Amino acid sequence: MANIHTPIPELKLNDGTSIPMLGYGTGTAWYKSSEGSIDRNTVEGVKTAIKLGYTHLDNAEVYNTELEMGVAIKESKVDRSKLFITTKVIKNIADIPKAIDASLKKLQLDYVDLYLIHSPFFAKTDEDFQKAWAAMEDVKASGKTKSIGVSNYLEPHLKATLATAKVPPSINQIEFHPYLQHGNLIDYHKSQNIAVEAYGPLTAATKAKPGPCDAMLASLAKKYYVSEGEISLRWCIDQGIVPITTSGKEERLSDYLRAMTFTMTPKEVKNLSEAGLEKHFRGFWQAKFDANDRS
Ligand SMILES: NC(=O)C1=CN([C@@H]2O[C@H](COP(=O)(O)OP(=O)(O)OC[C@H]3O[C@@H](n4cnc5c(N)ncnc54)[C@H](O)[C@@H]3O)[C@@H](O)[C@H]2O)C=CC1
Ligand SMILES: O=CCc1c[nH]c2ccccc12
Repeated sequence: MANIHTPIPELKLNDGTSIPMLGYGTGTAWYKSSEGSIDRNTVEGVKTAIKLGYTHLDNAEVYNTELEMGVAIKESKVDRSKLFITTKVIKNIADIPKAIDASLKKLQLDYVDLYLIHSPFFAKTDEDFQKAWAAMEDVKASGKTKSIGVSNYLEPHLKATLATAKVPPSINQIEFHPYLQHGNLIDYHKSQNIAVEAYGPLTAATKAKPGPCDAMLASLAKKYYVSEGEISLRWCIDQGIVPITTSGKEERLSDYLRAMTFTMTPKEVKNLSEAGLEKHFRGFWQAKFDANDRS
């Protein structure tokens, strides 16, 4: 198991705040289909992550795990200022001020570090993006979130938002792994100084196997004495992209932290990227992206 004191590097955002470059999510392994009563397994999962040294916790109103995260934070007795908490809005996108208040209440927090619009599929027009974004700017001005951003946005959605934004999005959280590199989208983020978070970062090493990255993932894992999962995380971090992972297994969560103990060479990052281009795999939101394809 990795050393719990291995520091997690931070990435500076365009609003002057910083985000830890590895996040722990409660949307997949821990997702609940309805709010219901508090799931102690989820509480213990989040507490384990905090105990191991994860300070960046990712949530969303639709995961129905905000109550559990709130309890876990309280029971962990960790200093709030040491944590970086994200949540997202989509179900209550029509009333963002009410949505953030509901999330903060469940999380038992006065503020989150990052508040995201969970997906672009609520919007029919550019004005819809702009209206929602103005409400996000108001949430930031109220102090209920330090930073604001979006998730699953493609270039047209970002352009519509930026056209009237007073505060640009700090981050776009997208599915990102060697089999989903999004063409020029990452370069567009760089040009606009918008950071990228990667969900599903382990996909090439887990659910998209077999694939053209298999041999390279195996040989890099051997070279760095880590698992293919940690290579997948490092491949993101070495490109300045913040991976959000998860697991219900303490050992796996501990092992992921080994991704902080080495760096891949630029050539290794490039080779893995090139191998990944030989396959396309999207694990989330496929039907929505298909239905909203304007190309
Ligand atoms: N904004 C969005 O639309 C989305 C955000 N997310 C966020 O990202 C977080 C992480 O997303 P994931 O796709 O779960 O990330 P991930 O790609 O890191 O996968 C983690 C999963 O892989 C499993 N795993 C790890 N090693 C494995 C192995 N050797 N063999 C088989 N399975 C293995 C883990 O147990 C865990 O369930 C979510 O919890 C959520 O917070 C996730 C999906 C969509
Ligand atoms: O965030 C993306 C994946 C996810 C997990 N649970 C839900 C519920 C509703 C929308 C998206 C998701």
